Amino acid sequence: MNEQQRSILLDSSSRFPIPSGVKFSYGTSGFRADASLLESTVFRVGILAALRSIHTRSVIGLMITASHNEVSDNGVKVADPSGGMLTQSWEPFADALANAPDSHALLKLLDDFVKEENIIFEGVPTVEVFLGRDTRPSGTSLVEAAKQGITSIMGAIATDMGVVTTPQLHWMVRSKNKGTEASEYSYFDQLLVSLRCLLDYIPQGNKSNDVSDKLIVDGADGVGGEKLEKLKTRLSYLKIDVRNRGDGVLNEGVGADYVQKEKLVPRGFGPVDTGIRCASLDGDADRLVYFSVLPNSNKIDLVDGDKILSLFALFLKEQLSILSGSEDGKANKSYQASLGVVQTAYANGASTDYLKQLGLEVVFTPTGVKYLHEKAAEYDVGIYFEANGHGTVLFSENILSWLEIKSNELASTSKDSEQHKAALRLLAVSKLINQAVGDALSGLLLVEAILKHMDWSIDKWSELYQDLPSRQLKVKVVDRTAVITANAETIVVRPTGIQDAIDVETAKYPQGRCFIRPSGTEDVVRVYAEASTQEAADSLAHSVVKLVDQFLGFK
Ligand SMILES: CC(=O)N[C@H]1[C@@H](OP(=O)(O)O)O[C@H](CO)[C@@H](O)[C@@H]1O
Ligand SMILES: [Mg+2]
Repeated sequence: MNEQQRSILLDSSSRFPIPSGVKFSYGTSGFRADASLLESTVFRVGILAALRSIHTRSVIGLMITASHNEVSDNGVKVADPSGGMLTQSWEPFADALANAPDSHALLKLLDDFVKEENIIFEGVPTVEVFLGRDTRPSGTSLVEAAKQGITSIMGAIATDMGVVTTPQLHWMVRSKNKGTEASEYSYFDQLLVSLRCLLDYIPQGNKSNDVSDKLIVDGADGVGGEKLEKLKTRLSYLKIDVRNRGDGVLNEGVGADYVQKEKLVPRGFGPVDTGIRCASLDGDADRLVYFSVLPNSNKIDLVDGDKILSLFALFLKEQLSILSGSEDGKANKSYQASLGVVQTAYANGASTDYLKQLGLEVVFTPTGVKYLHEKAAEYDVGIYFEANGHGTVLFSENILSWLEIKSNELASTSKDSEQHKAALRLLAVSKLINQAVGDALSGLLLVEAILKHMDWSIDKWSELYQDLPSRQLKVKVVDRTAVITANAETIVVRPTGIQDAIDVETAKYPQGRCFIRPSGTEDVVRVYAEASTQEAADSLAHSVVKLVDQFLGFK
């Protein structure tokens, strides 16, 4: 960085002093905190995003959202050139940057990092960062802070995409870097064209099926409802009733996180909705769960991320096996695609058993899609989902080019054969599902297409397997960073002794399973318990909360 560059940075950063007494950490999904504390962090992430754009010679994304958190919180995260999460190797730099005490310390950090990473400023064609935000009121001023951070790197352009869902922004970054159009219209276009293709190839016998075309969606009073309303106007086959579109308080008694964790009907839903297929999005529309309202109650039958994963896995496995069998029934040896499934410790034990029974390879990572996504990318077709409904399907470049060749070949040799249709369906799924990041809107359309293809009602889908009863609780403790875990977060290694105590409790319950971990998005320790009955799962969770108090102290 030259002198002029340094003086611009010193000048602009002095306008964004860091709040005292706060330690920022780039957690499960970027920085999150009470919005009033975040201006300096967002400004600094703007600088980081511009540097990342210089280093990768690509467009980078910066999203302002706190997803499922309460409306007074906000957050910021970075999307890499592929549309995926910021590379984990830059996270320590993000932490250091956010916590640098003053402008001079900030500049020193930047100088050191530029050298260490060998970031070359000369000869960069364009430095550009796409900005997006969710509907939180604090988003407007935070976007301004981000713009100032970005443009304090000489020549960097901040392109404001306005209010978008998190996955839309990630998709736009990916598209732009692939040289294709990166607008909301083209995003909707891609979803609608690929959905149409899947619907066109629905088996003949299922075309006049009983699967209702009625769907009610809870928009969490966030950005997702608003976008679905727009998408809906171009969608002829489904009748979607979008509720909680932004007139109530974001995430308060609504949204995928509430529905999945509390297993209760969201605000705006009630007994009249019994029997209708319902879905819920989270605050930034990267999570999706389905549910149906149980008769005469405020309880629901939850169809969570694990079941969405199972539905996708069943469908994709079926299409791959149709394609790998030749017309005479012998296996086609031309390509053996690897299919893998990625879950976290929060996956219901019954789902893992079910997936393994299907003969699928199931692997586990710590919580946070940055880990799941990385693992899923190791397969030709990698499906990952968190139980809370955040996930997607990744297709390798190899399988995509093989599918293109195969479908062209089949179009000339056996057009409209089952194999040809399977190849076209797989290609359509690869375009419908957001390959950048989990996306509630694209996930919803894929669920709808597969249900129609299978001729399944939500009940039939829900009956794939029976969830083991579970309970999730959160506990505010003095210092959640004192909890250190291992083995994909299934074991606590610090504080010493707590894991043994958890094991003793868990052993008291048939089919008991329990773990704790510090949240990366909220100032809490999370407790998860599973057992053969709801009472047992509740009781196990509550006794482990007491252990958390003993070892860590409630705040
Ligand atoms: C139990 C749970 O749902 N945890 C969520 C939550 O992270 P925590 O680190 O648990 O706060 O938010 C993350 C971002 O949305 C999501 O990836 C993750 O699965
Ligand atoms: Mg979210």
